[in-house]
Order: sequence, then structure tokens, then C-alpha cells
Amino acid sequence: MNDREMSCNSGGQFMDRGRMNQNGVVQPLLTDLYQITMAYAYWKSGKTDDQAVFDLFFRNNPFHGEFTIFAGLEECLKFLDSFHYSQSDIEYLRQTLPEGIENEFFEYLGNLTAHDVTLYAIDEGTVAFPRVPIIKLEGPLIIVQLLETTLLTLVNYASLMATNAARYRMVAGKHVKLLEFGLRRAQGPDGGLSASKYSYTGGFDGTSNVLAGKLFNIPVKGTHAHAYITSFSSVGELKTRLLKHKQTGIMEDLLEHAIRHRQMLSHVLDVSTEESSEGELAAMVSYAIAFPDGFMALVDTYDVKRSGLLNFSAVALALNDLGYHALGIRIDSGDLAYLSCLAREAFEKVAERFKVPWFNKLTIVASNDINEDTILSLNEQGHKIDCFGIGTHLVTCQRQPALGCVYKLVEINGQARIKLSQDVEKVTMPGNKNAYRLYSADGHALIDLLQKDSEHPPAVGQKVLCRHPFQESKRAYVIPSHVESLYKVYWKAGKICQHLPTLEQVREKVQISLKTLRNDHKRTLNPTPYKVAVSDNLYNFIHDLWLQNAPIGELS
Ligand SMILES: Nc1ncnc2c1ncn2[C@@H]1O[C@H](COP(=O)(O)OP(=O)(O)OP(=O)(O)O)[C@@H](O)[C@H]1O
Ligand SMILES: O=P(O)(O)OC[C@H]1O[C@H](OP(=O)(O)OP(=O)(O)O)[C@H](O)[C@@H]1O
Ligand SMILES: O=C(O)c1cccnc1
Ligand SMILES: [Mg+2]
Repeated sequence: MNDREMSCNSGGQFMDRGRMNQNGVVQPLLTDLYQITMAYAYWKSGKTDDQAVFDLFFRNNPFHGEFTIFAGLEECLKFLDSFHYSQSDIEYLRQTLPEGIENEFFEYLGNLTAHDVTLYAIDEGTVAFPRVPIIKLEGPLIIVQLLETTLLTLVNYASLMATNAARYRMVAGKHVKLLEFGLRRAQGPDGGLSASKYSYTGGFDGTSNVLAGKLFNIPVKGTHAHAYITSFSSVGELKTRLLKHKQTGIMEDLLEHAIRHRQMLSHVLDVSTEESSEGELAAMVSYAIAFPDGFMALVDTYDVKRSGLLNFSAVALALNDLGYHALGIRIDSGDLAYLSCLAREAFEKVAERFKVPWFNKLTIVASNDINEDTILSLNEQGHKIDCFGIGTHLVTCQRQPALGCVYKLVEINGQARIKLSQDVEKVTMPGNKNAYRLYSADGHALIDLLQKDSEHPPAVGQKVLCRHPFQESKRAYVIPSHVESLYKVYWKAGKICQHLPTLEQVREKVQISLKTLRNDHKRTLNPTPYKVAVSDNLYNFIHDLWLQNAPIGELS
């Protein structure tokens, strides 16, 4: 590896550029046209040396919740690292921008990098709250402005998805497996890949998306579709019935074993073999021959009770005769609570009658349009599901399809800037700020506090006045037992300055960070809002600037 392939972080360690591979679609032209037209107008008006500070933050938590998981940081850093307009980008812009743009501007763009930018951020995987910037950028106005849209697109969906997944994990509990099955329903190929990656970050256990597995090292999992079952109509279609006994190595007729067990099982499970589907039996036998150690069967193609469970149990017992243990079933329609209980009951009967205790432990996977509310309702009803396969609602974030992160200028050449709005929620927090999370003695996060960057950080054991940013009468003294400074410098002087965690570590961080939140902030119905405050100093600063900038009306 030569020097060009490596970048050095501030600790002098080398970052392997192999890890820095980024989705090819993420590039400087993946932006809104107005960023580039603004860049020209800034350039034309002599603002090339202006220094700006921008905040990236959201105003409301998604899904009627009171927390958001911040994700997408590593992709932002990769983008900064590779930021450079290629010759063909410049050529395209020459042809596309209005006529009359000076040639020197294109030369300027051609030499532009993000090396003079400093990026501060909270750690990826941390819980974040409205109005507390999750990323803060300092640097030359033109370049920092040019980064806006791409950074927003990298953070918004990633954070929305990680939050959605974390919510599913919370309602499902930590012992149930969660698999992401959404690729076919995702918003295009890139949406599908991001969904798989960030649902893993948020707490899913695996994905059916094979490319995501390869690219992000996520466990890939899957069962089979109804097509496999319906592609068989009789046992006569089986090209082979033979399977090697796991221990003896002797070939045996798996179908013969299955038919014999099916007969006995029909009494135990109180269903008639006549009613069950022969095609389904054939399909299951053939699948078991293909995957004797990984036999997981879809049981709802015809009728779970009258056909699927009988055929599955027959094939699983046949496999058992040959030294293999089946894994379980998937149910993809009907009343999932009722059918999962029915299946578990059937497995318990079989375990007892056929002396196969491992049958009690067979996995029951449920899928079919599952969302947070379905899981909550299934929990209330009582179910025996071990694993949910979730697609559409998860990856499209159907309950709230976008997170509203914005990117606002808060300081230029050392002068704070404020954006006013009739809607108080939309007034920006001016100036270069620092953010702290204050904790109680029991380890719970109490409040996030924004201060001017010139202020001393809050200290453990010392009373700090925390004020609502806009409502004068809302304030509280807090004596923190622990103070966390939320920002780290992640990018400076053209280098990544922190050791970047693996996806696995970010996934762990999500759960650790969620544990610091009190349960009332996390509950699904009417959660308590988490407090975000400003220091007294910042409060006064905001309100003075507000008055300075608000025009005084005249009544006549
Ligand atoms: N016990 C349950 N409580 C609450 N919701 C459930 C329960 N069982 C299933 N569901 C949900 O109810 C919906 C049922 O979907 P739908 O009305 O399409 O029926 P279906 O079982 O898929 O029918 P079909 O057999 O035609 O495919 C799904 O969204 C599923 O997740
Ligand atoms: O329901 P989701 O949460 O989106 O999970 C993924 C779904 O994808 C498959 O269905 P398929 O594409 O075969 O279509 P279907 O809706 O007819 O089952 C699978 O059987 C699940 O039902
Ligand atoms: O493996 C599965 O069962 C699966 C994968 C994608 C969509 N639905 C189901
Ligand atoms: Mg379905």
C-alpha cells in the first residue's frame, strides 16, 4: 500500500483506505443545483475567504417518539475524504450552468477539496434530540455550503432507519430475533442497501439482502417462498428421495420415513392426511434433502393446521431418523398469534410422543406486513414467535418516511447569524456552540445543554442553570453527576481524527446509549419529551440577536 492509499489520523495511526470504499453514487454532484449556483455567486462576490459554521440538526423526533438514533457519520467522513470534482464533473457543469460563468470559477471548483473543513459530531449510534446539532462544520463558506445536500442525504435516511429498527427492537424485546426482509419493497437499490445496513445498526440480527451481507459483513438469513412449495404438486415429481444418514453415511429414502411419520402424526395432531397437501410434502422433502441441517419450512401455503404443520413435522421426524435436526417454520399469513401458539403446541405434543425434546425448541418465524403496532398487539395477545421477518414497514419507514434534518448557517467570520421564523420552533440557534449531556447519579441522561463555545463546560457537582431556548419562564437548575461533552473532532486538516468503530460497535453503541434514557422517554404511547436546554448566556445571546434582527413594525 502506498502513501496515496492511506490517510493518517491525528494519533498517527494509518487508516486503511480499503475500508473507505463508498457507494459510487455518493459524489460531489449528488447535490442540489442551488448549492453550485450559490457557490458561484459567493465566489463572484469575493466570499472565497469567508469562514462559516453550519449546524446539522433535526427539529422533531420521528415516529411520534422522543429520541432519534444518529447514523450515517462514517459515510459523511468518507465523502469529505474523497470530495473532489472530476474533469467530467467540471465539463458537465460548464455545459449546464447558465452562460457567462467565468472560467476561473471552474478552475477554482476543480481544485476544491474538503481539507480546510473541520467536522465535529456526536458519536454514530448515540441517541440524539431535536435542536442539538449532531454535526457541526467549520470552514470556508463555499465548500461548507457545497456539502449541505449530500451530508443531509447521508444522515437523514440512515438515522431514520436506525431509529425505526431500534424501536422495533424495543417492542420485540431482546430475546426475539429480527430479520430485515425489505429489499424488494425498498425505495430503490440504494434505499435497500442502506435499509439493510442501518436496520442492523438499530438492532436487527440479520438481513435477507445478500449484497448488504457481503458489503457490510451483516449476517444473511432466509427461508423460502411460496413459489417453492407450489412448484410441486405430488411426490411423484421428486427426482430424488435419498439422503445420506448423517452418522452412518448410508443412503435412505427420506420420503418413505416422512410418509410413515405423517400417518402417526395425523393421530397426534388430530388432522387427516387426506386433507393435507401432497405437493407441500414433496416440496418439503426436496428442500430437506437440499438443506438437511438447515431445514426451515414455510407452512402457510395451503393451511397451517391441516397441512403445513403435519407435513413439516413428518419431514422433521424423517430427518431426525437420519441424524439431522430441523430448524423450524415460517408463517406468512393469518392470525400470527393464534397460529404460532398452535404450532408451538403441536411441536410440544410431537416432542413428547416421539421422544424428540429438541422439537420444543423449533424456531417459529413470522412475517407478513409486520410493524411496531403488530408486534405490540401480538405481545398483548401472547404469541410463541421466536423471530420476525420484517420488510415493507421497516425499510420504507411507512409510519414516517423522512427525518427532517436541516443544515443552517449559524456563524460567518465570527459573527453569529440567526434565521427568524413566525414558527418559534424554526428559529435557529445562532453562533458556534458546544453541546453537553448532563447525567443524574443513577446514570440516566437528564438534559442536553447547548452553550456558546466560549463558555466553560458544566462541571460535575456544580449547579448549572438550564433554560428553555424560547420560553423565558421554563428553566431549571441541574447538578450533574456526570457531564459528557457530545462533540468530537472527526475531520480536520484533511484527515479523519478518530478511530472509526466497526458497524458491530456502532450497533452495540445504540443499545448502550438507549440504556441511558429513562423508560418514560422511550415508551411508544405519549413518551415524555427529553429536555434540551441552553445556558443562560446563550439564552440572552439568542434573544438579543433576535431583537436586533426582527424588524419593528409600524402601525398606522
Ligand atoms: N394476531 C394478530 N394480531 C394483530 N395483527 C395481526 C395478527 N396476525 C396477523 N396480523 C397482521 O394482520 C395483517 C393480516 O394481513 P391480511 O389481511 O393481508 O391477511 P393475510 O393473512 O395476509 O391474508 P392472506 O391469507 O390473504 O394472505 C398483517 O398485517 C399481519 O401482520
Ligand atoms: O410483509 P413484509 O413485511 O413486507 O415482509 C416481506 C414479505 O415479502 C414476502 O412476501 P411476498 O413478496 O412473497 O409477497 P406477499 O405480500 O404476497 O406475501 C414475504 O413472504 C413477506 O411477507
Ligand atoms: O427469506 C425469507 O423468508 C424472505 C426473504 C425476503 C422476503 N420475504 C421472505
Ligand atoms: Mg407477504
